[in-house]
Amino acid sequence: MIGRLNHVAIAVPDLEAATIIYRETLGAKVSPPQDEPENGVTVVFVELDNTKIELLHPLGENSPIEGFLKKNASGGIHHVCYEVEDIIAARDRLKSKGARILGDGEPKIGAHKKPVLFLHPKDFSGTLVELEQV
Ligand SMILES: C[C@H](C(=O)O)C(=O)SCCNC(=O)CCNC(=O)[C@H](O)C(C)(C)COP(=O)(O)OP(=O)(O)OC[C@H]1O[C@@H](n2cnc3c(N)ncnc32)[C@H](O)[C@@H]1OP(=O)(O)O
Ligand SMILES: [Co+2]
Repeated sequence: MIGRLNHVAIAVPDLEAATIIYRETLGAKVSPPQDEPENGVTVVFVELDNTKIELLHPLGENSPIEGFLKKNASGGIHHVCYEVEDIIAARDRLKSKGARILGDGEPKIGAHKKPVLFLHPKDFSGTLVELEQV
């Protein structure tokens, strides 16, 4: 069911510092920061040949990455995003297998303007999983 790895997201306490590490130290192509108020994050995209890295920083009240950064003060890998062809079919299959869909269970529009859903990390080997319909 899952297809390509769309991105790996890293929560960072200092977006500017993380941007410099990826642009200057690692020599990657890095975007300007983009605010995603609907998702409670500011995102910097790192473009790699075969996938993307997203550097995430909390935006606004009750950001979903606030708690994670409290527990991981230097930052850390926050989630992986897999592509699916049909997000509703994927959701219904996962629900029927007992996986917990986060939020209200309805897809939201993600940073790439495509529908996304998140799956509970406790149901996926301790890793928060995002699905994106491509
Ligand atoms: C825009 C963009 C895009 O790509 O389009 C995005 O991705 S936006 C990305 C940001 N959006 C999201 O993350 C939306 C979905 N996330 C959520 O609904 C929530 O963050 C959540 C339910 C995963 C976690 O909620 P919370 O912060 O209140 O955490 P809790 O403290 O209750 O966590 C419950 C247990 O899950 C663990 N836990 C929490 N977050 C993570 C994580 N990222 N990876 C692995 N484990 C995690 C905690 O350590 C804890 O384990 P223990 O009990 O053992 O200590
Ligand atoms: Co993401």
